[in-house]
Amino acid sequence: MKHNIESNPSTPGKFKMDKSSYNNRLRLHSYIPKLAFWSLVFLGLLYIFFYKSPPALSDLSRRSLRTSSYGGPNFSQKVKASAKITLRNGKSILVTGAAGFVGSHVSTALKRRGDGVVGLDNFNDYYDPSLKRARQAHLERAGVYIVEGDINDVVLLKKLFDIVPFTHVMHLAAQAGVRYAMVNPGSYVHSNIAGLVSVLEVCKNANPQPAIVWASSSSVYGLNSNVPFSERDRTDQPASLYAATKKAGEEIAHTYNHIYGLSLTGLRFFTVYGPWGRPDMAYFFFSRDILKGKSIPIFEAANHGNVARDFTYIEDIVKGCLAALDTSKKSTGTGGKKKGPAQLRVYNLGNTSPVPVSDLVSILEKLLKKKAKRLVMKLPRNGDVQFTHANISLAQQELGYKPVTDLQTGLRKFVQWYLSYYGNGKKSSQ
Ligand SMILES: O=C(O)[C@H]1O[C@H](OP(=O)(O)OP(=O)(O)OC[C@H]2O[C@@H](n3ccc(=O)[nH]c3=O)[C@H](O)[C@@H]2O)[C@H](O)[C@@H](O)[C@@H]1O
Repeated sequence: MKHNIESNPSTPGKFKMDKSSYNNRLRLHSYIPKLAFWSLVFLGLLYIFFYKSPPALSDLSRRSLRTSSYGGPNFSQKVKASAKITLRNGKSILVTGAAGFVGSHVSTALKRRGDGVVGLDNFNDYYDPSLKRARQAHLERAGVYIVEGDINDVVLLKKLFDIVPFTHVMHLAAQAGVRYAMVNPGSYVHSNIAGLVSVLEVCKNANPQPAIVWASSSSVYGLNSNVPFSERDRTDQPASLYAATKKAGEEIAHTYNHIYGLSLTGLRFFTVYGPWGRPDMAYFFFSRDILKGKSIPIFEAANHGNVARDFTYIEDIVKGCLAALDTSKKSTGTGGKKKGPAQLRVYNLGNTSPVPVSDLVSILEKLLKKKAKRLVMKLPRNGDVQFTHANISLAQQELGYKPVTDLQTGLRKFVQWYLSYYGNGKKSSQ
């Protein structure tokens, strides 16, 4: 094989200057447009790969890069105005996930009673972001500003603590939903584990350290069969990755309490529902599909056994959240160092009366005045557990928590909202 030694430098970085150099230059000129063309193709592919590809493990980290849009000349003023306390002995509270279902209700309630509230939300597209924008518009009218950014953005979190010395953090930002964990597992790790650690890192370094109340989940009980579920029961048998990340969150909370003296309260929510709810939840998309005349899959256990949930109304949950904030003690650390033991708590916030999913559908049929097309099927292996049932005596004793809304009443309020928001099925949720 003929080897052209002229085109190869004899030693790296050293070129022979001879008669072929002119030809080489000519060739180089003809290469430039080709080079430019292929570079553009390469950059185009990079763009498609990083911004347009389907969800993968790193999906939400990319989302966060795109959704952070804070700063600007009025940024600090807006944050400070939102954090203004009008109540004597009021708190200044950072609410993460403020454009979410529970976050928007809790933010409104806190602001209404005179606490200072700053929201944080990345407005991701797990479900229709226009619903999040509508909640944001409501909050803005109530005087709550939502900073647009991700909880993994530590620089942003520090900046917020520089502007406002928050006394409390209500950490509700999370990747929710049990079944979606099989579709996009990375988003659960990103928000529920990495995101929680980012929040706790910034809180531990803040001076003063805030007290933190955060959202755990009834799903941590997993395959536990003691009923009703008590905080003393085992939680080491999660049935979904979602549950596993919430359980991991509880262990991470223990660590930050132990090492840094952060005051931490985890709330295990039991299937929260109500107006302005989440479209990925069964009661919500069942309503939509009943109105559309579409069939709805109703899961049942082996031998036609019921699948049931301890559905808990949003207003009861909000009261529980506020009570958890009000009874939380101060963190004890400063400058990232623990000074003494700090409070570490976990509470069930449920309704204590599980309802089979088929009964939920019957209630919806009456309220929507339309028969559902029921498609009864075996509970798929998708992370769902057969039933949940909260023992709430600890929350009752220590938080004064007392749910008062039964499923019928709560769903009536939900359906009223749904019909006014989506206009009787004419405009519909996706
Ligand atoms: O309690 C909790 O901590 C959890 O409650 C809900 O999870 P889940 O109870 O599964 O709520 P839905 O997705 O609304 O499901 C409610 C019931 O309907 C059933 N279902 C769901 C979907 C479906 O197509 N058919 C069906 O029968 C489920 O198996 C479940 O029993 C939330 O989605 C979680 O984010 C939350 O953490």
